[in-house]
Amino acid sequence: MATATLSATQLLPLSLPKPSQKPRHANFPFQSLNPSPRLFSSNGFVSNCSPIQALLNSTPITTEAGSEPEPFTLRKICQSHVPDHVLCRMEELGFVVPTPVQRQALPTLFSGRDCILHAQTGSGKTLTYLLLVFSIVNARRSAVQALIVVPTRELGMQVTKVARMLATKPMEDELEQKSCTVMALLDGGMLMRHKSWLKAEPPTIVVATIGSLCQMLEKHMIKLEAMRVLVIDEVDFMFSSKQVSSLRKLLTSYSSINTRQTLFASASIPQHKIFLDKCIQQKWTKNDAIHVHVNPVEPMPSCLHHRFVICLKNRRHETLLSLLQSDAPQSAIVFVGEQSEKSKKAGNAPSATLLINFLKASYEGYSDILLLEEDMNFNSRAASLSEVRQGGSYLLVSTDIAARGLDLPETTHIYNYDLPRTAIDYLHRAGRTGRKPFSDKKCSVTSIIISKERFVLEKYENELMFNCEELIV
Ligand SMILES: Nc1ncnc2c1ncn2[C@@H]1O[C@H](COP(=O)(O)OP(=O)(O)OP(=O)(O)O)[C@@H](O)[C@H]1O
Repeated sequence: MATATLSATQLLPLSLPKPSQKPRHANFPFQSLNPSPRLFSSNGFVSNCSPIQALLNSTPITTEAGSEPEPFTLRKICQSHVPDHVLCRMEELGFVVPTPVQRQALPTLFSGRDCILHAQTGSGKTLTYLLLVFSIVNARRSAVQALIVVPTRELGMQVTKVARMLATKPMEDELEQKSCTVMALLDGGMLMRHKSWLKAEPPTIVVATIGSLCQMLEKHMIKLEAMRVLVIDEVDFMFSSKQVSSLRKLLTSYSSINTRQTLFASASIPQHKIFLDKCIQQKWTKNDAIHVHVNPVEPMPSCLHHRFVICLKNRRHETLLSLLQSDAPQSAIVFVGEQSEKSKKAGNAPSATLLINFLKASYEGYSDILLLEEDMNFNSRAASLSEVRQGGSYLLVSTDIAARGLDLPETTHIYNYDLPRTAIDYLHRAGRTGRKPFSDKKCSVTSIIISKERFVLEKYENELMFNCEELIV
């Protein structure tokens, strides 16, 4: 079966640089010995000029002979596909220069091909698929035409917010023709209200978690026949979750629609060639589906500085405290492992709660330290996130629920209080920082480990091709 992979190296003339291999060394007190940061763009240029300038300078669009080349902008890529009012909103929101993934994927997506979008965390995949969605849907049709499936309520709220911001029209245009409506159909929501909405006037775009979506499909409140585009975000996570059978069912039902376009997105797609073949074989995508893989030799953003500290098992709290006191981060996330069923049954407090209590008692760097974990109810989870988004400075203690897709661009420091279970989990946790596409500001990811975990971290380093620097506390 013929499958295609489109990678940065095929698209652009220069080969990609290998990720910089930093020397391993001990360093105290927590300072980086890195040389001044340089920008590695996906086309292999190493630049010292401003990141946005570098992108505007590189590969301009050629115009008629003799005239000045025009800068390469998102508007240029999208203008004959995406409605002008969406492009204006996009620019008002500050999205002017395309990120490498937007630049590479959008022309292919606008040609109607199905796609597996595989690019680093924080690289702008959300805007990429939303621009595709806006290029396809028609606000005048009274039907759900686009479906975006996400793994968590939190990610769903975030995607809905960006979609609504892009859809908003100026008042005078709104009177002439209504804008696209976006429904968040997410676990923990009020399904009765959604039902009434769907009956009265179907939204153009639905952002859904799979559980809530299946309920609406079963009740025939949403019909796949009118659907023009389906996006599955964090696709590898969705396929490894408990809801995989519902997801397969959705994909199989959707495969019978003729006018469909399908997009799968993630920063990690293990065995992507096999996955692409499977998608074609199962008819989840059309035969000419393409794998757009941006920067395949560097799975994580180059602005991340990875560090680790070895400590005794019973000294994790104090080690984290020393790190926080030394780094004094403005905005940070501390990841803790989920509490085991055994520990829950034994009536133990979750380690996240114990850690928060410790930090509140001994660290004065933040007025409030926030918690986000699966066992909290949806309202408390929303309250934590909204506080984090409002405050200029935050310390969020979270389980892996915050590890996928969540966009808190001000986060500069990640701490793995517990080592993530897999290299892929490491990649997504680390990817909650370094989320400003055109900034080369260094952000750090620090893992607190006990000595026998060192080989696990080394395994992650090999798998994800990065170097971790040891800090001595
Ligand atoms: N063209 C652009 N110009 C400036 N900022 C951008 C652009 N595209 C996206 N961004 C910003 O980059 C950040 C990361 O984007 P996004 O959340 O889409 O990343 P992602 O690739 O989906 O990451 P993840 O794999 O972690 O979900 C967001 O804050 C977004 O607003």
